Amino acid sequence: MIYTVTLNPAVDYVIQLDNFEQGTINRSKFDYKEAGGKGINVSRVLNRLGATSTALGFIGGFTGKFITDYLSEVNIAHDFVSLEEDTRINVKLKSGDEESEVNGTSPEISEKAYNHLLEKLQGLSHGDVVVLAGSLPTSLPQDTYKSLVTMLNKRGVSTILDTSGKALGEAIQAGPTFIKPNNFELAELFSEEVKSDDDIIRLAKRLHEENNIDHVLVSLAKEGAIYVGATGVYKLNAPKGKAIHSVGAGDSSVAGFIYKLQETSNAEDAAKFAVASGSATAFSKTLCTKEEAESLLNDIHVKKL
Ligand SMILES: Nc1ncnc2c1ncn2[C@@H]1O[C@H](COP(=O)(O)OP(=O)(O)O)[C@@H](O)[C@H]1O
Ligand SMILES: O=P(O)(O)OC[C@H]1O[C@](O)(COP(=O)(O)O)[C@@H](O)[C@@H]1O
Repeated sequence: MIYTVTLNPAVDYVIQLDNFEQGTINRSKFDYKEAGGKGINVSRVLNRLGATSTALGFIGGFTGKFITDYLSEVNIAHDFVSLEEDTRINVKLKSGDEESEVNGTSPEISEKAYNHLLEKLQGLSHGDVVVLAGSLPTSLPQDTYKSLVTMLNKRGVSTILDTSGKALGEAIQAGPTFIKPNNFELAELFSEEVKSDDDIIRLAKRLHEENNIDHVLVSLAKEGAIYVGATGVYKLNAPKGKAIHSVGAGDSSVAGFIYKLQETSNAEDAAKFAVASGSATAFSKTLCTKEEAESLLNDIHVKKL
């Protein structure tokens, strides 16, 4: 069974304007709200691809209800720990072709709430897959993902990690099964400038070999992705197209990779499907459908390096 864990979910409030002007009243051309946060997006894309998952994490208030109502409506199982405080709202402002984001602050996570989540995860075992994705609520320590990965690894659970900054730096020490940093997150992780494919491959190989991470997929937005794993190093182009809404593209890549790896056990196919899913989301108004992802597969070429 696949579980996604979103410790810091969000209602994404997407606003489109022709031209945002600071210091004055702007009126949106259109706006909408979506159930967001990285793990929740992974569950949503898995659902669109035809795979079942259960969404876990912390949820609270009217914003939390918006998310759980939506998940129930689209038949995604969920078992969140309830909080009193509202789940945050993240603003995604699109002005012309430019995208800016303001991600809200997290509610406080009490020790009781954290232990409640821990109990749910402690019940998992070999064969289960857990996706740990997104930022950490500020009240949780930076090594939270590290301790969760350590605990899950001991139980034989596969761990997929998509986070950034210190939380990522700590968690890679526990050797998750799969990580998907983008090139900026990779550079930050090693405090190095990443200027070329060779830089990416060198650093991704270190993660694979020194940190014992089976699959390292470095996403490169419109440049595609680079994969490093036991079967080799692959460079994948992204298909050409008009990017409409790239929020959730990275989460779609994670979902696409997990979905295809479970289906074929082939890392090259999984990396290709990850790029197809990410790009299909970037090219559409919301998260991709299976048909949209599949329609891009012929435009993605995998180069073995
Ligand atoms: N402008 C774009 N054109 C085509 N594909 C894109 C574009 N932006 C993102 N993607 C696709 O989405 C994937 C993840 O995007 P990326 O921006 O690297 O992730 P993140 O959202 O985690 O930063 C890329 O590997 C690519 O397949
Ligand atoms: O937890 P963080 O790092 O603040 O990110 C949360 C945001 O990331 C998203 O999951 C989108 O992520 P990606 O664009 O990286 O796929 C949004 O839904 C959400 O608002």
